[in-house]
Amino acid sequence: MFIRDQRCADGAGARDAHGGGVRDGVFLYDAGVPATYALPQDLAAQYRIRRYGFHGIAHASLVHGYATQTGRSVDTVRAITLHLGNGCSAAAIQGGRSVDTSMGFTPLEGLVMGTRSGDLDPAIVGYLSRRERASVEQIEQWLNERSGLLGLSGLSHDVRDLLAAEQRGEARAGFALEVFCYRVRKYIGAYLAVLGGADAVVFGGGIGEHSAEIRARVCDGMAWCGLVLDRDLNDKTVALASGSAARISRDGAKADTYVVAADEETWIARETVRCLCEANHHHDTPKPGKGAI
Ligand SMILES: Nc1ncnc2c1ncn2[C@@H]1O[C@H](COP(=O)(O)OP(=O)(O)O)[C@@H](O)[C@H]1O
Ligand SMILES: CC(=O)OP(=O)(O)O
Ligand SMILES: [Mg+2]
Repeated sequence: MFIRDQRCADGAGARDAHGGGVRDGVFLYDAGVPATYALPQDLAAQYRIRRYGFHGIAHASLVHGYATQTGRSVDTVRAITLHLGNGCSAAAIQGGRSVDTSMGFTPLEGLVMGTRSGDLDPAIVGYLSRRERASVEQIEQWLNERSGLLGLSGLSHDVRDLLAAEQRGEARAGFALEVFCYRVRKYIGAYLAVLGGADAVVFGGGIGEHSAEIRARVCDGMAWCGLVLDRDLNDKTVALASGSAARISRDGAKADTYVVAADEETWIARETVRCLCEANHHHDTPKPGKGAI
């Protein structure tokens, strides 16, 4: 199964496991242990409830950007990719392919996002519904649209606003950013265990590309696993040209840290061409038994 890149607020899209959109073959996210929820398996099978993952194009672009920049072949990459935009997700990459990713049945699972909560105890949905006499749909809307950085800060979903508010002394802005960075660090730790160590952490998305401050906070205290940023390289890497990549880790650090400015448009165009070529090829290939003259 593929890490998909379609917007999906309520899981309806996730139930259509083969929904449209550009998918990339190197980015297989297989059904199996990491994709499985510990639900009654008859229900899971009936409703195709599993972890699907999203942001496939973004993560694939980060892997390819890192591989190209460092002269590796993609299938040797063992890394953790962090797509930090309005929606945020992490992926564990083994042999250039995603073996786990933080978004699940819907894009609500995982990291703290601009307005989405990310991981929480599912019992909160029923509890809030009873206490607020609100429908489940209503609670889902709160989790998708009123939570995350916006809900935590009560100010904004945008990291730029929150950094500025923190500077002005707004404690809740600083707290929101702390929760955000803590969750990212937690996933890095989890994926290090999944991968048995990683050669690189790769940042992307609006926050990952532009905010040296957030990158520094995420990597703070991670020297134990080889993540050490070069302060100057990190500070100056805030406006990469689309499609380019830069190292921000200290020379000799045990793990690479890179920023990649994903060129999603080119990626989509390339994949579209590849799909069309494949479709054409199948079209031209005589079917068994039909025989060409
Ligand atoms: N210079 C910046 N400093 C800090 N955060 C930034 C900066 N520029 C963009 N961002 C963050 O990136 C987010 C948008 O990320 P982006 O990947 O462009 O969004 P989307 O997921 O909608 O494609 C903004 O909401 C903001 O939090
Ligand atoms: C998958 C998804 O919907 O994410 P985003 O909010 O980044 O578009
Ligand atoms: Mg984007």
